[in-house]
Amino acid sequence: MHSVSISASASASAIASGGARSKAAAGRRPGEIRFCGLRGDALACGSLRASHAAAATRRAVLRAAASANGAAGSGDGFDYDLVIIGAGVGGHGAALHAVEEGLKTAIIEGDVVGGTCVNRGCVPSKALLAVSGRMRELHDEHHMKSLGLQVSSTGYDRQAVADHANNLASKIRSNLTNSMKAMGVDILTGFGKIVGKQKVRYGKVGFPEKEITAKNIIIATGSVPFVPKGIEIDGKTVFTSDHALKLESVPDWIAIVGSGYIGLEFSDVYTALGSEKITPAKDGKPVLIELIDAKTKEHKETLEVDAALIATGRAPFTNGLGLENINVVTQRGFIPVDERMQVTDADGNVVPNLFCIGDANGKLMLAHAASAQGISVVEQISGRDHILNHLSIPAACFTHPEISMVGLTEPQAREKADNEGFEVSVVKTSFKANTKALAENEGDGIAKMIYRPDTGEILGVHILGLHAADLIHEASNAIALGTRLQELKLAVHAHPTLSEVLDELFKAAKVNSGVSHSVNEPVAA
Ligand SMILES: Cc1cc2nc3c(=O)[nH]c(=O)nc-3n(C[C@H](O)[C@H](O)[C@H](O)COP(=O)(O)OP(=O)(O)OC[C@H]3O[C@@H](n4cnc5c(N)ncnc54)[C@H](O)[C@@H]3O)c2cc1C
Ligand SMILES: NC(=O)c1ccc[n+]([C@@H]2O[C@H](COP(=O)([O-])OP(=O)(O)OC[C@H]3O[C@@H](n4cnc5c(N)ncnc54)[C@H](O)[C@@H]3O)[C@@H](O)[C@H]2O)c1
Repeated sequence: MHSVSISASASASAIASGGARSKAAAGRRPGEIRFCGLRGDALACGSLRASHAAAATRRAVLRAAASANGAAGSGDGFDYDLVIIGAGVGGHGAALHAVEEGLKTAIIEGDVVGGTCVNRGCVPSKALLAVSGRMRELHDEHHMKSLGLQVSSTGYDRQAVADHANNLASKIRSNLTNSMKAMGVDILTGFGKIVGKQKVRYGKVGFPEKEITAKNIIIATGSVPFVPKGIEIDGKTVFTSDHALKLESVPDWIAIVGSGYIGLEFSDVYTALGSEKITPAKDGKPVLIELIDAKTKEHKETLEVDAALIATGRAPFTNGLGLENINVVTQRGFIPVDERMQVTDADGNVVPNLFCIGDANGKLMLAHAASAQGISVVEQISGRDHILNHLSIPAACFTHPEISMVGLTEPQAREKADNEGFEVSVVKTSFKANTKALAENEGDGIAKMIYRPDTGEILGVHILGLHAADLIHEASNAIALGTRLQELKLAVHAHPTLSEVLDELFKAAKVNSGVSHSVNEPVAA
């Protein structure tokens, strides 16, 4: 099976048009508190004795109780300490941390809790990729034979695969909702709008709007698919990831326009489920794609396919937020923020008590980045200054094999080194040298680390191979915490594990002798 996606960076732009237009108290001991919280995508529930509860958790429980009793106000004359507009992963992460910090918190959601990631993004796409990974493996006769396995036939039930993705999204959505309810976050329904300083109005169409005041406001309104001009989306033959995740069909011939994260991940899904590599067809396929040179605008080729997935990026969802009421002007729709996620106005000044996190600020359109930015904001409004180091945030593409990265690429590191006057070194290793990968018959993989030999600072790590998305965290945590290679070299990794791929990199690095083992200043963003 093959997959090709069309990329503007490969000097082509595409125009597509569709032809077929188409809590139980039971068993609780006296003084025991039951709690639920979301960590990652999973709802973690447990219990603790009040007398032993950590201070932060105790504050959260008290906040929940106060909220349940209808206690009003933030204590500063505002209705809330914090109001968050948008209950995606960014808003959710901020809300949970805020209640942990004892802040009276409300979250306003205009559609469904969970936003893009849970309902139309990370969660359903990873469910589909879990299926495509298994299909790919079962189809790989050579791989199976080398493990001594025989597979006589494989197949899949499209609707059952689609149900798996949909059911997972529903489950995670209710986990998110329940975790916020359990922690005492007020979930308000309707479209939110800023009507003045520290003032938000929200409501559903056809119902009277309500106005609330908040000491601090976080905008976390996310993004929607970006569709280039000239492309007509019908949701059946020309569609975006919003439609594709429902897996209503698996077209024989599909063109994926855009070879970013979504293009690559959907190539993986579709090819594993039987779609082909696009080639020009002349049998009256319903979708026409014109390949146009991005620079010269010269027409190169026309493709005819059954369907086209438009995966050409995402646009911020910031219309109708009332930003004009507070002198904020968006930049290509993104809300301008400083390094603390504080919104800046048209004159470049910080708007007090107003923050924007996640896809809507465009800094890094990843779920965990949105959540981390939200937590960083809550740290600040709780009185602890905090700047998130975006270079320590890992990213992963969940293809087979996976791709992951953190920090700088080699060209970026070399440019920085030239500007700042330091040396850069690079080490690489192969999964072929890793026992666990070989036991899995998955030796096709590489890892690369870019670092400073003078200080032992990691500048970037890039991994392509089995479980690369999980492996990257040792490097991202080292960057976040400022751990240097001279310390990491001495860390012990269990054998045989894939984590030894990282161990190889750390041990292969040559840090100048004389550099202390205890250098541990955090790396600047
Ligand atoms: C197909 C796909 C796969 C992805 N896979 C991954 C992945 O594997 N890993 C990863 O890290 N990222 C992934 N992403 C990106 C990730 O989904 C986003 O980065 C993340 O959802 C951004 O979170 P957010 O909270 O900023 O916004 P969103 O998740 O978009 O949430 C914003 C919420 O705000 C609500 N809202 C908007 N305006 C208003 C308003 N005025 N009033 C009230 N509510 C409002 C919306 O209804 C929505 O619920 C994927 C994205 C897509 C499309
Ligand atoms: N695993 C993950 O973390 C994951 C998965 C999916 C999405 N996401 C997030 O969602 C966002 C959106 O994903 P995406 O893949 O749509 O965007 P993207 O920005 O990653 O890639 C879009 C690609 O489309 C190309 N393109 C744009 N216009 C084009 C045109 N007219 N013709 C041909 N190519 C064109 C661009 O050059 C680019 O390569 C990403 O920024 C990413 O942060 C993350």
